[in-house]
Order: sequence, then structure tokens, then C-alpha cells
Amino acid sequence: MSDIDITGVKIDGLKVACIGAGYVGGPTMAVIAMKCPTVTVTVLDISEERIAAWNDEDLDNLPVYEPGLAAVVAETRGRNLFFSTDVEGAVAAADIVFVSVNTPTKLHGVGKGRAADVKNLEACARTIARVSSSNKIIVEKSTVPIKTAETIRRVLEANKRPGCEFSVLSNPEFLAEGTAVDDLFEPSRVLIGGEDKPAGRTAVAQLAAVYNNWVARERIITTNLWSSELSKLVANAFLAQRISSINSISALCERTGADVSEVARAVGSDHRIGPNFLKASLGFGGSCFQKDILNLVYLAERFGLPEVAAYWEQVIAMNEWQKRRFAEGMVSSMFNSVSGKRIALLGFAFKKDTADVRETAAAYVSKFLLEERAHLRVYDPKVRLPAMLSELDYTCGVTPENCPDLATRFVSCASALEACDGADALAVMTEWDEFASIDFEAAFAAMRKPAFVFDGRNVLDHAKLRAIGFQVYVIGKPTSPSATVM
Ligand SMILES: NC(=O)c1ccc[n+]([C@@H]2O[C@H](COP(=O)([O-])OP(=O)(O)OC[C@H]3O[C@@H](n4cnc5c(N)ncnc54)[C@H](O)[C@@H]3O)[C@@H](O)[C@H]2O)c1
Ligand SMILES: O=c1ccn([C@@H]2O[C@H](COP(=O)(O)OP(=O)(O)O[C@H]3O[C@H](CO)[C@@H](O)[C@H](O)[C@H]3O)[C@@H](O)[C@H]2O)c(=O)[nH]1
Repeated sequence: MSDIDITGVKIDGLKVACIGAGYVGGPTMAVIAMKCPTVTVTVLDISEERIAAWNDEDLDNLPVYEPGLAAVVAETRGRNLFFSTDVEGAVAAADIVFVSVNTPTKLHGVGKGRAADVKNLEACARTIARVSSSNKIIVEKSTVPIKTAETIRRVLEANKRPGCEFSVLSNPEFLAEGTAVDDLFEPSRVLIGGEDKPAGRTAVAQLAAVYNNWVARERIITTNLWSSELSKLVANAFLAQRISSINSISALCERTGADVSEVARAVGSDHRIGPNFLKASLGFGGSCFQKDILNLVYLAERFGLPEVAAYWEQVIAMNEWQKRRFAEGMVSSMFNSVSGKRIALLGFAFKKDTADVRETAAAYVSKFLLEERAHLRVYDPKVRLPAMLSELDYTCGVTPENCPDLATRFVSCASALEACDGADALAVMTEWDEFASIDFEAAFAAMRKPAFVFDGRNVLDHAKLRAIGFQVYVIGKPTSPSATVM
């Protein structure tokens, strides 16, 4: 499928619909609308609240926080970008329908805890078949198990109106949160998978022509459907594997006096290895890595490859261990008890420049410390208390019912200094840039002594903190001589 010719393929006047107005659907479609002003793009969702937020006049209220996104929406919304709950109407009118719905890990039944649930995609396929009276290209944008395009194709075929033809494409999204707009403006590659038949090749060419409005042709990779679906899972597995690899080495560094940043630099300078995704941390989070690797593990098992499954499962096991190791290290450093102690958690988002808290390591650490009876005071520049509590409940099972005094032991603060007031320790959960410029002298003065710093992101000036008087512990770095080994 590498020889798709897109010369002369027109996109003017195309109508694009996208089902799913989330972290992917919203930004992706906004950028398509910006880069292709002659294409009309309608983003759809069943959630009225989400659509209302996308339509909010105040761009600070968009449902997704991404640097640069508000400007893109400001330029396009109402021109050729629309947000609506009229799924049926917009799909019926569209030439191309993207499906960008959530595909969470199954919580019940066959494949529970591992397989991705594609019920939302199936529901979309049924809707598309029911309301369509013209031919359409259906684009699988969600991350899915390999062979999902076949499921969609069969549901469409079984339910379509006579004379209506559909081509199903796979076009996985590789944007990372916090850099979504830049990633969409300049993607490393766009991947399009299709059927190697005339209609499939025509559909691939049509979608490639849309992207080619701003992405160079050589960056648009065309493959068969299954390579495309699988490549998305594999890309995430490889990225997460690098983090688990460096995190495993961070533990060895702490025991030996090596410094994980120096090791990462030395190793990553080899051009065959490369420097990216080698930052040791308290563990990766986000809605994708764990879900997609578990999905890969499940697929390997289902296809009778237990060794392959075990290999990739270890990436998750190492991440779980790293989160636990960090939390346990905090408790053991603070004289084996944090009961009744105040701990300032700086950051709650799973990474900087996003308000997303899905699978954030901060929630795991919070649960651990709450079980140890600590009092947590949390500050995140973008995440509000309800989102923190909802993630604590959804992913970690911490609720007011099973966690005594949750309302008083898990408090959100308006600033880092407020969180540090009277605290025994501060711990960096998220690498927000602003944490480097906290007034640490003031924080130290306001904290109980000895005052501890646990840097789970390796972003603070540790020499300066030690000079102020803090006991400093950093992932993957030797501890100060006066401190116990983490
Ligand atoms: N978040 C990311 O950074 C990212 C990046 C690349 C790929 N992905 C993948 O993209 C997909 C979407 O992820 P997301 O983070 O945007 O999810 P999300 O939860 O933010 O958004 C999904 C939206 O789909 C809507 N939806 C679900 N079923 C629907 C239906 N039947 N009709 C109409 N709307 C429906 C939901 O209401 C929700 O608003 C997932 O498969 C994910 O793995 C995510
Ligand atoms: O060197 C690193 C790099 C990242 N992280 C952590 O890893 C997690 C994931 O980060 P990142 O990959 O930057 O963000 P995501 O938005 O989850 O993006 C990933 O998942 C998306 C959803 O599938 C893909 O589209 C992206 O390509 C892929 O990078 C975060 O907790 C980061 O803090 C580290 O700990 N060390």
C-alpha cells in the first residue's frame, strides 16, 4: 500500500464529521478545519455538557486544555468548524466520518482488566449505517485492538441501506497531551491503513489528500489496515518501555551512587538509542500507555503467544513497582510513619501542560499516603478538586466511604506555598515549569523540620534546596549524606 497516488485528488467542499469530542476529536478536528478552510468539519458528542463547553464563548472554558488550542478554535469555530450533539444529522450529511470515541479497558466479562472495550465504536457503526443514504469513508481514529476495522465493516454491511457503500480506514492518532497542537501541526508521520482494493485505495488517497494540505506526502505512511491498527499499540508500547527501562535503572542508581540523568544522557547520546523518553519519573500515567499495553498483552494471549504477552506485561509491572517504590520511599524516609503528617503534593496532572488526570501517578501516591493516614494538601495549576477526587475514586477506589476523613485529609490548595504551609514534606508529582521558581526559602520557613523534598520528576534545583536545609530525595539520584537511602 505504499504506492498510493494523491495527485489531483480534490478536497474542496468535503464534509467531515467526527464522533467523539474528547482530547483527540476536538483538537484534531480543529486543526483539520484550520489547515483545510474549504472543508467543513462538525465535531459530535453524546455529551451535551462537552459540546456546550466546546461552544462556550469564553475560550478558557474549552473542555480540553492544550497550549495553542484556544487560538485554533477562535480562528475556525463558526467558520468551518462546528460542535454539535446532532450526531445523526451531521453523519448523514458527511463524506468522511471520523470515529474518535473512548476505548477504555474492559471492566467486566471476557478480557476484563486487559482487553479494550470497543462497544462505543460498534454503537457508532450502527448509527452510521442507520442514518446514511450516501457513500462514506469511515475513519477509525480511536486506538483499537487489531481487526477492529473488520468489526466495523461487518456491522456497517449488516445494517446499511441498499446501495450505500462504506470504506473503512484506520488512521490512529499519535498526539501527546500538552503538545497536541504542535504534534498535529507537525506530525512525525500520519498513518493511514486501508483495504488493498480499488475502493479502499481511493479512500486512502482521499484522506491522505486532506492531510497533505499541510503534511508533506513523504510523512504520510499508507499501509494495510492491520499494520496500521497494530502500529498504534506498538508505538505506545515502545515509548512506555523506554520509561520503564530508565525507571528500572533509577532504582539501581539510587543504590550505587550513579545518577540516572547522567546515565540517560550517556546512553541516549548513541544515535541508535536517541535521547527522548528517557526521563526517570515516579511512573508514567495518562489514559493511553497502560490501556494500550494491556490491550497488546491481551491480544498476544488471545493469539496464543504467552511469551510475547509476558514480555510486554513487564512494562506495566515495572511502572506499578516504580509508583509504589516512590510512595514507600517517602514513608520510610519520614521515619517510617506519615500518620497525621501534612504532605504537600505539587501537581496532580499526569504530565505538565494538561489538566488530564487519567491514570496519573499522583493518584496512586495519594492513595498510598492516605492509607498511611497522611494529610495531603495538593496544588496543581490546572486541576481542580472534583477532578482529583473523581480520579482517586475511579482508578484507585478511594471514596469518602472507605477513606475516613477524606474531605479533611485530601485538600486542594490555591498555590504551592499554601500547600507547603505547616507541611512536613513536599513531593513533586508533575513537572509543571512553575515549580522551579517556587520561593523555597519561604516554603522551608513555613514547614515543620526536618523538612523533606521528594522530587518525583527531577525538576528542582537540589543543591539549592539542600543549602536551604531541606532533606532531599530524588528519583534515580544519590541522596544527601545525611539522608537514609530511599
Ligand atoms: N487522549 C489522548 O491523548 C489520545 C491520543 C491518541 C489516541 N487516543 C485514543 O483516542 C480515543 C479517544 O480518546 P480521548 O482521550 O479523546 O477520549 P475522551 O474520553 O476524551 O473522548 C471520547 C468522547 O467520545 C464520546 N462518545 C463515546 N461514545 C459515543 C457515541 N456513541 N456517540 C457520540 N459520542 C460518543 C464521549 O462522550 C467522549 O466525549 C481513544 O481510543 C484513545 O485511546 C487518545
Ligand atoms: O521520558 C519520559 C516521558 C514521559 N513520561 C511520562 O509518561 C506519561 C505519558 O507521557 P506522554 O507520552 O508524553 O503523553 P501522552 O499524552 O500519554 O501520549 C502518549 O499516548 C498517546 C495516546 O495514545 C499517544 O498518542 C502519544 O504518542 C504518546 O506519547 C506521562 O505520565 C509522562 O510524565 C516519563 O515519565 N518519562
